[in-house]
Amino acid sequence: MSQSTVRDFAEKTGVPLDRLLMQLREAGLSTDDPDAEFSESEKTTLLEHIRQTHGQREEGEVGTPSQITLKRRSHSQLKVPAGGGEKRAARGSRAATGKTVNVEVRKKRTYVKRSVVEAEAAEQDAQVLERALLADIKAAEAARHEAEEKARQEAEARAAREAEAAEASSAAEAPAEEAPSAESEAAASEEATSIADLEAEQQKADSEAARKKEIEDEKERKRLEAEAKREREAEERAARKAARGKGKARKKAAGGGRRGGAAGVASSAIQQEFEKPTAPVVRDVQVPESITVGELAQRMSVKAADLIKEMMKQGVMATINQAIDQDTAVLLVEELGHRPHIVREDDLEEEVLSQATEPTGTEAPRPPVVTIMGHVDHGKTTLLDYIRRAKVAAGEAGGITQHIGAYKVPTDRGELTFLDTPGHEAFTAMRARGAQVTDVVILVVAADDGVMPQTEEAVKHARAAGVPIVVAVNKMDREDADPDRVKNELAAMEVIPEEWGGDTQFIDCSALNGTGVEALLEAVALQAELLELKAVVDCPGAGIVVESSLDRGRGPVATVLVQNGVLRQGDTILSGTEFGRVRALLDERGERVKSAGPSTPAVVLGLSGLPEAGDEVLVVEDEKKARELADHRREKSRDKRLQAQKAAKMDELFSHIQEQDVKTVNLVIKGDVQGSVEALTQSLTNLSTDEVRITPVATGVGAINESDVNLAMASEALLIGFNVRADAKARRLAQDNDVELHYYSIIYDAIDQLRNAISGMLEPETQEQIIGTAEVRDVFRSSQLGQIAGCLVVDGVVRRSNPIRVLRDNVVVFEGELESLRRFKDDVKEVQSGTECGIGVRNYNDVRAGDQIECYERITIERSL
Ligand SMILES: Nc1nc2c(ncn2[C@@H]2O[C@H](COP(=O)(O)OP(=O)(O)OP(=O)(O)O)[C@@H](O)[C@H]2O)c(=O)[nH]1
Repeated sequence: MSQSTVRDFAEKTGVPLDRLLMQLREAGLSTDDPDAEFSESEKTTLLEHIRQTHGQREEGEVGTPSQITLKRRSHSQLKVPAGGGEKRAARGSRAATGKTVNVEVRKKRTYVKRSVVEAEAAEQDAQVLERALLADIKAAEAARHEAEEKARQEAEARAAREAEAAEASSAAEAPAEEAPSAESEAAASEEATSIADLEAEQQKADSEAARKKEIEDEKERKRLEAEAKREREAEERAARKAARGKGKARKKAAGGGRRGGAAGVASSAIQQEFEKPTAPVVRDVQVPESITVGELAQRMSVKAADLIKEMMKQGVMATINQAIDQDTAVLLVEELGHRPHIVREDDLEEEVLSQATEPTGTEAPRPPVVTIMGHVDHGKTTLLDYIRRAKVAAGEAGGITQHIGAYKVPTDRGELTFLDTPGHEAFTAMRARGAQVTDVVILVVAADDGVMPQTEEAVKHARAAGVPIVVAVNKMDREDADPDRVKNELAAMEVIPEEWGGDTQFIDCSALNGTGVEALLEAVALQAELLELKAVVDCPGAGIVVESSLDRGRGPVATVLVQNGVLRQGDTILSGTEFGRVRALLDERGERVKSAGPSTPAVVLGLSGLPEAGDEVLVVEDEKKARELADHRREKSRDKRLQAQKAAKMDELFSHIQEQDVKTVNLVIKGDVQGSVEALTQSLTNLSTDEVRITPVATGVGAINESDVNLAMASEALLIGFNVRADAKARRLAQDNDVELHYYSIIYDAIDQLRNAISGMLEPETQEQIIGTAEVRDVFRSSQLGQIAGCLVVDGVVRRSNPIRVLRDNVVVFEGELESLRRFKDDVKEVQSGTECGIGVRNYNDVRAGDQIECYERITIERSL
């Protein structure tokens, strides 16, 4: 614009006046006065200059870095705990150190050149100027163009006026028309100015926004940096704290501290602690009759290992799968602070047995059951045989009776039932099973032998069972029979004869020829009368198994002594672990009978297996119940057997530890009937001593078979057959393997022989025996023999070959042997009592007068039981 000055232009565009002046100077327009007119041509020159310089600078700037960016990396290591909690701290140093984290910090700084900044500002200003100048120039051009157009139009109009030679009136219009043109020019100029102003304002706003944005960016960068720094510091603090915590944790772990000191974020986040209950948990524990250690531990919610430890404390060694009995289990449950509840598995048993334990109904007198006892060879078997022969088998074809373990004998005073197993072994074996069947004991004492050890034992057993005794003074036919001696000796044991004011009947008899046997039976019957024995007759039959055996043709056969009620053919019976329907009932003559009442022995056919002597026999209502109960009992007995076996093994273990050289004799015992097998087993087991243990590894009824021989070989057992023999195969096997077969038909033979065998196993004893003593009278020295003691043998004999001891005031001062033994000048082998001699003691030169020299010998004595 022609009228505008440099200052005006600077103000309009917002470019600093200095910069505008400098630009003008650079463009070669030496204008120092800002108020001078800023002409159109000057604007064009300046625009061209700006355009030129702008392009030049861009080209010149290539390759020259306008800014420098610096990147810095720093590495450091940060130690953090692997995780919180005492466990880790306590686990050891490795776990307690946690892990090391490598930290890389990256810093990036960008530095911009000051000249560049200034150049940028100039550039911006130049751009602003460029745009403003362009606008100005354009506006000026437009105005000029318009003015030229108007001038041309005026000239045309003037020429037309002149040409038409019209009146001067039209000439007056020309200045009127000039005014509007001048006005429009001014308007156009004004319009151009406003656009440039707007553009300049826009530029200004843009640069302002850019600057603001820069400031904002800077602020943001600083904020981020500050934040990063804060984080870094926090991490470092945490690491330092963790390091301190670890130290503490280590200390605590070493001192049994409960909590680890692993502090920090991780630790606090993963703190899962078991909270110890404030009061112990008391559990109700169901304890069945047999339970394994593992199962019991589970029921108490304790570790099996802890329970086993507790058991060891109580002195019980057990494995996790071992079954323990109810009492032990209850004890352990209580010991561990819980409440045991005994589980009764015998409800069925009780239900079925209640009628047997307390039979109710009409009572009737019953015959007594008699057992014959006495010392070995005093005539028990002979007496039983005689009675059976005379009383039972008399009149039978061939006089043969069946051996069924018991028989009934008629007397003038009523019937007597004899148990056909002599000796107190069977009696006690039965009693051990809780079966008290005997009402009267006949104690057989040989008149020529008197009271013997087993006579005494029999008295004790009878007393313990509360059973009255009738004494049979046997072998009265013998010349040396001395019944008074028997009376005396028994009286000493408080078995007082009636004639001496006591209550025991003594009957003199001879089992061999039968003298007095009738009187004996009478006496027994009388004794029984006093007992007023009664039995319930109208209840289900119940009794006791006297013996059992397996019959090839008939299967399991059991002799049952009925105690209450009546046992009938067709009854369903339960006996121990066996059950069955009574297929047939036989009496002692082998004859079939329909029923058997109280105190009557009967052979029962039809049982599922072999019951044991002493087992109860019970008639039950239905077979299903019988089978159920039998199964249940079988299971229980197996459990108990397992327990017993394991206990035995444990015992062995302990005894081996305690007494290294304990010897064990294993036995395999087979017998004809259950009663004798039991009696023999018990008698032989009783021979066990502290040094020798006798263990029956297997017992059974029937012939010795191959498996018995194999078992005997495997367990290095003695194979014993009582009234049975080995079958052909077993014999061959035994022969091939050099297995000895021991057959017996008399229990006491077996006992004696085993006792002798055991005696052979005992270590022989060494004893010392003093054979002579010499008194030292004087001591002198010989150049050849050294010190010689002049002695007098005061007792026994002194032998040169025997060891000696030197005693001073009855105290042994030396133990050794003789160097020399002399009488006068001669060497002798021995010197008898009352003789003087010279004794040289080997390796001892301090024998003094008054000492005693004792000569002794060592003897080995075989031991016996
Ligand atoms: N003289 C005579 N001998 C008898 C009498 N009773 C038994 N004996 C004999 O004594 C021996 C032993 O008789 P047993 O009946 O076997 O004696 P035990 O008491 O049964 O013997 P164990 O069965 O070994 O317990 C036999 O030789 C019998 O013959 C008797 O009254 N008089």
